[in-house]
Amino acid sequence: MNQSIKPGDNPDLTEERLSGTFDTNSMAAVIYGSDKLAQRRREISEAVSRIPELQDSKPCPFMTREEKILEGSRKSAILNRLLPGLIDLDSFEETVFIHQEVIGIEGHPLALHESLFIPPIATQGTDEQQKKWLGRAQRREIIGCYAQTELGHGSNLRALETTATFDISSQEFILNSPTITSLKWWPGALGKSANWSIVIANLIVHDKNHGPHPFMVQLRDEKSHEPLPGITVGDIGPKMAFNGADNGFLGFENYRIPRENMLMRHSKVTPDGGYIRPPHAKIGYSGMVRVRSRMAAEQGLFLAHALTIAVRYSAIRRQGYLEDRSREVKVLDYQTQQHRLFPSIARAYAFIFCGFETIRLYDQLLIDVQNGNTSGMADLHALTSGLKSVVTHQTGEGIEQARMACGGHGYSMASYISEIYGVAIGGCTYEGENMVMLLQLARYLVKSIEMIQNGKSKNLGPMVAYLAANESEIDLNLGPNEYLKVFQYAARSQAWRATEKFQKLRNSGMSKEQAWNQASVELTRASRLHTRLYIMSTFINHVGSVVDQKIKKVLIDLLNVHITYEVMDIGIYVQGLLSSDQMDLIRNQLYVSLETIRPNAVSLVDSFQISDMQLRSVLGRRDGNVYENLFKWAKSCPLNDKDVLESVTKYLKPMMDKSKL
Ligand SMILES: CCCCCCCC/C=C\CCCCCCCCCCC/C=C/C(=O)SCCNC(=O)CCNC(=O)[C@H](O)C(C)(C)COP(=O)(O)OP(=O)(O)OC[C@H]1O[C@@H](n2cnc3c(N)ncnc32)[C@H](O)[C@@H]1OP(=O)(O)O
Ligand SMILES: Cc1cc2nc3c(=O)[nH]c(=O)nc-3n(C[C@H](O)[C@H](O)[C@H](O)COP(=O)(O)OP(=O)(O)OC[C@H]3O[C@@H](n4cnc5c(N)ncnc54)[C@H](O)[C@@H]3O)c2cc1C
Repeated sequence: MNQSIKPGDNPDLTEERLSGTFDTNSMAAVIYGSDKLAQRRREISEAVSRIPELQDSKPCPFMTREEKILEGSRKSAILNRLLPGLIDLDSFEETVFIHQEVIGIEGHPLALHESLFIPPIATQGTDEQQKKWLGRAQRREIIGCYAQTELGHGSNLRALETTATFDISSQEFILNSPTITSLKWWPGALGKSANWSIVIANLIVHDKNHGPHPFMVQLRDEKSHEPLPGITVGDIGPKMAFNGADNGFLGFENYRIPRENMLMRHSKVTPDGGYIRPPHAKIGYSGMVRVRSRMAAEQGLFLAHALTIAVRYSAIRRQGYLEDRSREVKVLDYQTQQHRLFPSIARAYAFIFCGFETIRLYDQLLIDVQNGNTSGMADLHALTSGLKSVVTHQTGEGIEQARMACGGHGYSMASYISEIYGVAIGGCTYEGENMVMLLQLARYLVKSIEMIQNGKSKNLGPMVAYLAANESEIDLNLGPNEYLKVFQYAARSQAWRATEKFQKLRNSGMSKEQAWNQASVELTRASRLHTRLYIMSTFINHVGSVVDQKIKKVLIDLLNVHITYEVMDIGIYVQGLLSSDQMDLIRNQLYVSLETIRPNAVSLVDSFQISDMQLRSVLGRRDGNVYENLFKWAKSCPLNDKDVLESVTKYLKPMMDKSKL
């Protein structure tokens, strides 16, 4: 049964919920990977709803940027006091969840503290360094951020300019920002809130540059919060979204930190100026891989937010007629609306399933690396590079479709979809700009094909083994695995096409870099198809592992939406494989699958179990009582505090009066 049904709800939504064929709590357990986590999310939402001081002081769209930062800080401080009684402090998921519930998605002063500041200390700091800083950070006696990107360079880490020069005589590193372009730029919470930072700077010992390394750097006085001498720091100004966060700039002028402040679990600088290399050249990049490994789940949830709003609203919005001219139809009954929304529901589920998988893979890699085995790093880097790029892009597309699916009201901030969009598409840029990351995956694909060309196919990892296969005929009556083969065909032919283009250009005498650049559009296409194949196969495997038969049935229906939509979407890449009759068959299967999933649409989004507080959307309210609340929301807009504004008395009225003369 749908657990969201309550008396007083909009009857159209109740009707939808009654038509659902499965238990939404059971589905939530599948979405969040365990009944325990799903249950904890509900309990935390419930507990938060009973604490008046944690409620929004007013709707976020009515707040200025300063008010958002103040509100985020106020709630962070209260949460810090209340957290021990509300969540399991060792659970990262519960910590992220409660902050999002209470503060929302627009960012807050501690957003990066948990995800980008503490993890590098925990994974790249020595035991002594962890003893010194980890407890303080966890107790929030200090607030941290992660300062890597510079005004002049973000994607190309080799060109970072900030230096940390070892001074043997004082046993200190001297930090400098030698140029305007070397100012750190963008780090979240740096602008006004953080007093410590992980700073990525070029390590220079005996005039030799060993490249970017992480340093633990105090930025502000712990008593006065004033910037320390030698530090220039401030906020970079308003952004497209995330305006509850104070992204900042940072410059150093001969700023000294002790030798012990370089994070030295992997690379080391000895007191006499010796440099000990890390076990893998890119181990310092592992904090980024960690964040990327979580992005599929985070983005899937952003998409889930937008879809919860759009699907619920589409069930109460009546517009136009089908057969019955006596009553307008729910817009959710239009095939175009279903085609706009249902494939995105399937993607949101698929992204979350993939996200749990990459989080698990990262956790395993972390254990391996701590035991000295770095062999899995390249695979996970390639996978998460592609996944963050495809998922963020498709999430952005899905959220924008959800907005348009809400018509005019979707454009109002009362829907909150534009804010979700702004926040989510930040992910196309942060943690590695999407094109740049697709090209990282492409390197891996090209190398894999070169292995096949060199007769070493058996050395290929399981994720790229399909590149060596030779599929030329498909029987489409067999279900998901046949669709997977279609996708493998598309990904494989594009990967070979792109590689051969690159090789041909090389063979024509072009430099490696130029040939790569001229093949790069084809290479990024190969990366996208490879990643979409991974998403599809993870979705199929995940559904296959579900035990509850009612849940499995609806997930198979959702999977059918996914596989038929995805194959139609890549039609151009499978022209050599599928006949036009087969394409027509798939198209029809897609339309049938939209109808099949229709009665469960509301229950599928209800299963994300995103509370009204977290959703912050008038259109997406659980009870579906949208119109009266839209009117209330508009009346509460600060512009309506007075009937006659100064803009009128000062300018418009005199203008009109003058025109009358
Ligand atoms: C349990 C689930 C619940 C989760 C959900 C919770 C629910 C709550 C939901 C929502 C929560 C909401 C929370 C949202 C919060 C959002 C907060 C937003 C915060 C945003 C924070 C942003 C931070 C940042 O952006 S930090 C800065 C990031 N910067 C970058 O990413 C820079 C990108 N550039 C690079 O990484 C590198 O420059 C590069 C990789 C592109 C190139 O590096 P380079 O050294 O030049 O290397 P290259 O020559 O290209 O390659 C050489 C070889 O090295 C290999 N390689 C590269 N990197 C790695 C690596 N990391 N690991 C392994 N190997 C690597 C590369 O492949 C080459 O190999 P080859 O063999 O030679 O080909
Ligand atoms: C919301 C948000 C939060 C952020 N938070 C942080 C933070 O906490 N800490 C931090 O350190 N940074 C942070 N950043 C910065 C972020 O990591 C960088 O903006 C990102 O890595 C992209 O780098 P860039 O801005 O230099 O883009 P650029 O590299 O300048 O990209 C511009 C264009 O050039 C293209 N391009 C660049 N290189 C190549 C290439 N080799 N081949 C092909 N095309 C290329 C890109 O595809 C893009 O189209 C944040 C950014 C945002 C938007």
